[in-house]
Amino acid sequence: MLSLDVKQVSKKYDTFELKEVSFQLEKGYIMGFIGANGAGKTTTIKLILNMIRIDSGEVQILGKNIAEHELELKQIIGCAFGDVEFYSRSKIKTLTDVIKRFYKNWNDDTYYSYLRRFKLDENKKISQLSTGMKVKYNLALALSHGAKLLILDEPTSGLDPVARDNLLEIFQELVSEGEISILFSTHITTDLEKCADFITFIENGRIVKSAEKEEFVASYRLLNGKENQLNEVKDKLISYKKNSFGFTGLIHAEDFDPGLEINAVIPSLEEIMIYFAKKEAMYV
Ligand SMILES: Nc1ncnc2c1ncn2[C@@H]1O[C@H](COP(=O)(O)OP(=O)(O)OP(=O)(O)O)[C@@H](O)[C@H]1O
Repeated sequence: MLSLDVKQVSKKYDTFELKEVSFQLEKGYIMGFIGANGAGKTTTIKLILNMIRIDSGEVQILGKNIAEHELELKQIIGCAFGDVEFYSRSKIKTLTDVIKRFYKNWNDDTYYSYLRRFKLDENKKISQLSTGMKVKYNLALALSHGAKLLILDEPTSGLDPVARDNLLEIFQELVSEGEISILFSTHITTDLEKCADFITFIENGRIVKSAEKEEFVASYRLLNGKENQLNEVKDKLISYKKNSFGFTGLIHAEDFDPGLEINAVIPSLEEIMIYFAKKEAMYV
């Protein structure tokens, strides 16, 4: 069953357009949402959550249209925005008492078990929480109201490597029973290499590709060639860099002729992002 189905969603701002964005997330999986600064990740997330109005297209969550069933669906969605400072002078306890009233399926036992697990003291003020603790607090809230879809905007940014790893383990554990799905945006591609099942890559408001992680990277090749070989592939490269040995460049796997004697490897997510960004710079 699909947890999230984004269907041809478009949104136009004065200087930016999100164009016919489509991707699907199966129940029980983690999807990483990647793209350069300003590519449209946060805008897409806000459209999914019905925080801004869609110009055309549709978002379905567990088979229901978010615009038509917002109140009902918000009961089963948990979200966290990495950089939002909310009610920072309140204590955790005070804030939770307000928030929990919105949720029909709120479970105090679950809540306190997550507070213990995440080592969160409910008498602490929000302003006293570290970035990682804030993300964990948001997760504790979401899980205590029975969220089935977690939508997280850069939840790992600002965390040290240990805290990130700890959070990624929690994500994997959450989806392991097949009931919860997670969509999270990030710039930290190594996080996705560790824990994402699917990758959706957005560039300039358009989805470049959305696929299972291994399939995603395997659809590209990173070429390492000599200077005189560049002309053999130049037209088909997404972008390339020259170096003292020759060149390195990214190409769609289907565009690469293995008969050419150019060294070709499957790139990392980071290399894919870098070469796509370089394409922008080369052709602007
Ligand atoms: N309310 C708005 N009105 C006009 N333009 C907007 C509005 N909100 C966002 N934009 C523009 O839409 C573009 C995409 O922004 P968005 O925040 O979705 O990118 P992002 O991929 O999340 O970037 P980042 O990684 O930097 O957070 C940007 O050019 C931004 O300036």
